Amino acid sequence: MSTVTCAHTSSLPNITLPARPESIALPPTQSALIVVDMQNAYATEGGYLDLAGFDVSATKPVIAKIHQAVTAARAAGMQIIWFQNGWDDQYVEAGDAGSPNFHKSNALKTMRKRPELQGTLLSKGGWDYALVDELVPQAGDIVLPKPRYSGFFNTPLDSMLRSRGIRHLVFTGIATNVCVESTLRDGFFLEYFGVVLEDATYQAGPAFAQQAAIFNIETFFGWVSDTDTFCEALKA
Ligand SMILES: NC(=O)N/C=C\C(=O)O
Repeated sequence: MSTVTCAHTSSLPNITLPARPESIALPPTQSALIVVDMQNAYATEGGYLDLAGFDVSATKPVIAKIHQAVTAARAAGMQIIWFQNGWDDQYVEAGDAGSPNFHKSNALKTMRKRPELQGTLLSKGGWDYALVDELVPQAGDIVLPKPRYSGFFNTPLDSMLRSRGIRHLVFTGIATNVCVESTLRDGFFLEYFGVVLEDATYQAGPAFAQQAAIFNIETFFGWVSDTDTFCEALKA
């Protein structure tokens, strides 16, 4: 089976990651592992998604897979980037009624429906905004706040990646069908090669949302692999 290799990285020390629809070359020094929004909001009962009516009861194995992927990527010298989704405690960054985000964000909608929650969901500095206890950034990692679903929008992500020569993005985190897919798609348009580790992601919504996101990524925007395969490939 063929392997996709970026023409500009073919001379670098490389690993080949078995993936769908085909294997893809990943030079560790030109790759980043991105952990999308592993905050209490998205992965812990009592957080935003749970309060808004989404099922987060199956996120513990996903947290364990992310921990495994981060440990292996760090050992291989890959840059680790942690996204944190949210806004200032006055929600100025969230946008007012002139922003679609004001109308579509289920966090903002939940707080309008339940005013006693106002100021708690996805608010910088709060428990909901914090990363889950099991996942702790280390020195050398990048922690990147983002105000919208895509990590490329109104953040320095693109320049941080470019200045480090990074062209390959390995995605983990929640939610596959929202912030993971949004960022991977934007990366595709900016000429980044995006791979998602399927079992280190989880959807917001029914299981078909995960299947559809994975189908889209595999078919149109990137590649799909899993955590054990990624770790094995890095060891090799
Ligand atoms: N991190 C995400 O994928 N977020 C999804 C929904 C939201 O933030 O409202």
